[in-house]
Amino acid sequence: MGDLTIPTMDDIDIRSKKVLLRIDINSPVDENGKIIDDSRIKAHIGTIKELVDKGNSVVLISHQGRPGDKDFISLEEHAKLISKYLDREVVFVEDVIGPYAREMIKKLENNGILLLDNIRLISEELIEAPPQQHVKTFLVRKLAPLFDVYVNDAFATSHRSQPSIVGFPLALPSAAGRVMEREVSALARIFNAEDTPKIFTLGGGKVHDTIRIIENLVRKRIADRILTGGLVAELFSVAKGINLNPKNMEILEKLGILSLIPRARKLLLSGAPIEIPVDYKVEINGNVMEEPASKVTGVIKDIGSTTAEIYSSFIKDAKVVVLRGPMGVIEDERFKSGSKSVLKASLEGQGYVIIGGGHMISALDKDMKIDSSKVHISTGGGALLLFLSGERLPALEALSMSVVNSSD
Ligand SMILES: Nc1ncnc2c1ncn2[C@@H]1O[C@H](COP(=O)(O)OP(=O)(O)OP(=O)(O)O)[C@@H](O)[C@H]1O
Ligand SMILES: O=C(O)[C@H](O)COP(=O)(O)O
Repeated sequence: MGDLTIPTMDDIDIRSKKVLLRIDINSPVDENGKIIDDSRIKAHIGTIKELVDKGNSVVLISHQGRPGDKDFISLEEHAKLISKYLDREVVFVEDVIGPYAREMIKKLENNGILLLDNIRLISEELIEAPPQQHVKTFLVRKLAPLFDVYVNDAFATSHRSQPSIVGFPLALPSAAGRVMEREVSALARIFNAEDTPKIFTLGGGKVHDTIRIIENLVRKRIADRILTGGLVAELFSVAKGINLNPKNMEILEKLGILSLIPRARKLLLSGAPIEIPVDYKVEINGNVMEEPASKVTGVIKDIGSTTAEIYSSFIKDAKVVVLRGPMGVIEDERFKSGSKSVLKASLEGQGYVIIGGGHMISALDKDMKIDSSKVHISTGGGALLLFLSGERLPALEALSMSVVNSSD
């Protein structure tokens, strides 16, 4: 896989084997725990199908949420959806490493598929530690001896150094699955020095994460231009000395964003290529208005139309465009236009486009024409950003340590 030296499913003897397949089907759920977006589930169907078609028996593992969170639920509904999209039986096992799960794995015949329950039911899975430590966990020691091969297809979890991600590659012949392979090779492209200018369009609400990414992008001179939207834009506007009025300042303060002002100022003063909106779409007493950034009186909900036009013209000239985090509060149709404009400009431009994060992807209209040869829609959120900012992903490091073809 390029110069990353990660074994793929083509580099490993993977016929008629018992395969442990790590996927990321961590999905958004509603207040009743029902899955509301199954795109991560659909993404893995190709890898599962390929493994089953090659006569392997496949045991799937994934996490869903984190203990204590509302979305920390069992994988029963996920099993039904995988079965529906594969059009074959997927047996859900209400256990992870106990005697019942191990018995089911031992009994599994060729072409059979099991989905074990939420891997984060095992507390070890929440611990971040190096592969050498995780290979000694109960989780890895109980499961690894039951398998011939480990395949990691969970790109969206590749920024976590957890046992199911980094432990197994040291215990079993291992390879990246097709989703992982596709993500890494597409994303590795943007580090190609020849592909300039590179434009990062960064919005949304995870401002603490995003400023860290921006610091990396600037320090490593990866981004030629950073177009800000969402709460990220508000932070940089305030850092530049623009008065966004007390209502918006109060929101930023409540979210702990104002504490980031010194870091944002340092970036701006260093000459970082960070663009901020010249106008905003705001809400005033339930009405939508456009206001210049220097004279905002309402609550900021989206970038304004002049900003969308300027951003779009930059985007159209780019060789690589990365979009992550919406330009506005896209849950409300009235504040979707900024995100739609930058998406449209990206898809119409000549450059290679990478779109990540659940919200930006959900802003894609069905009628927007997507040329798959130049558009990559990533399954990753945090993992995507970390990869793009040049940080090493523990999953890839661990896979590169595994012994290719040691099953021969
Ligand atoms: N101006 C704004 N004020 C308040 N919230 C905003 C604003 N602009 C965007 N948001 C909110 O940001 C949220 C999305 O941000 P987030 O950083 O989670 O993006 P994402 O692409 O979904 O990332 P991931 O998939 O990694 O979670 C949305 O709920 C949206 O309403
Ligand atoms: O959604 C994600 O980013 C991955 O599934 C990882 O989940 P986590 O942030 O709970 O570790």
